Amino acid sequence: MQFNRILLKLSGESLMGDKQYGIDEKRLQEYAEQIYEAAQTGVQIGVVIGGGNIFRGLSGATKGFDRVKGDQMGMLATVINSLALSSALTAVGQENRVFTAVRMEPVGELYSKWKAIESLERGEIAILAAGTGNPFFTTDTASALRGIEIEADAMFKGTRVDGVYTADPEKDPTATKFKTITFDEVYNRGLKVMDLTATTMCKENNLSIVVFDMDSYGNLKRVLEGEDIGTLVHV
Ligand SMILES: Nc1ncnc2c1ncn2[C@@H]1O[C@H](COP(=O)(O)OP(=O)(O)O)[C@@H](O)[C@H]1O
Ligand SMILES: O=c1ccn([C@@H]2O[C@H](COP(=O)(O)OP(=O)(O)O)[C@@H](O)[C@H]2O)c(=O)[nH]1
Repeated sequence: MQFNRILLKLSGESLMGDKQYGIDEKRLQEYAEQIYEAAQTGVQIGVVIGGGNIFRGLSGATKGFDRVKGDQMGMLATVINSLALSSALTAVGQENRVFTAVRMEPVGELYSKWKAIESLERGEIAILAAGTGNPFFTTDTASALRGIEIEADAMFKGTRVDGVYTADPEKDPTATKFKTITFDEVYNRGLKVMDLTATTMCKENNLSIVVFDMDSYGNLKRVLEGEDIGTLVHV
């Protein structure tokens, strides 16, 4: 598969590295370098980053936070991570721009499909912050939505597992990895690698997903070069 434009989803939780909370500078730097190296090959990259290293609406709700306010806090957490990534990309010499799903200039420009595509075509990394702008969604769903909008060839889900397994590999050591799997099989087997809203959006709009381990340095470029290291989820 040839990739000209991708939507890269980075997990907020992975950004913690070995820390218990917040941003690990080393991990952030590694992400920025990997994105820079991948962009050097000419591929256009839109990035959605999660916020789980700072705040998740659902876990806030279990502690008594109003769910909508908690989700808004989660979306702001993705903005914090996006600004951190923007700063790290600039430091390695990679042009980039932050777009936000809700208006908050001068922190970032209000997102629109056309402005984001214009930015990508200029060779910038377009960082798409604040999720979908709506509560009750996740950044996986935001990635599916933005990936479809910017007409990406695929969504790259960079995570801490190296693909889709027959069961959660963090809980079941006998689980085995798929090289490829269809969306229907993901449903039928009840696999929880992404939430169902995100999976359904990708399926209905024919956006394939590559699930791969982003925390091993160089993997982003390897996947782009066609190395078979993750799992391809397709229609
Ligand atoms: N069948 C499966 N294959 C791979 N990972 C799975 C599966 N079921 C559950 N998981 C879990 O899904 C998670 C995917 O990571 P990620 O989306 O980055 O997590 P989060 O968005 O919750 O931070 C991992 O924690 C992994 O253990
Ligand atoms: O469109 C969105 C995207 C995210 N969020 C909130 O932002 C938090 C952080 O995102 P996520 O949990 O997806 O981050 P990750 O798991 O990748 O760290 C979520 O828990 C939600 O509370 C939201 O309300 N709407």
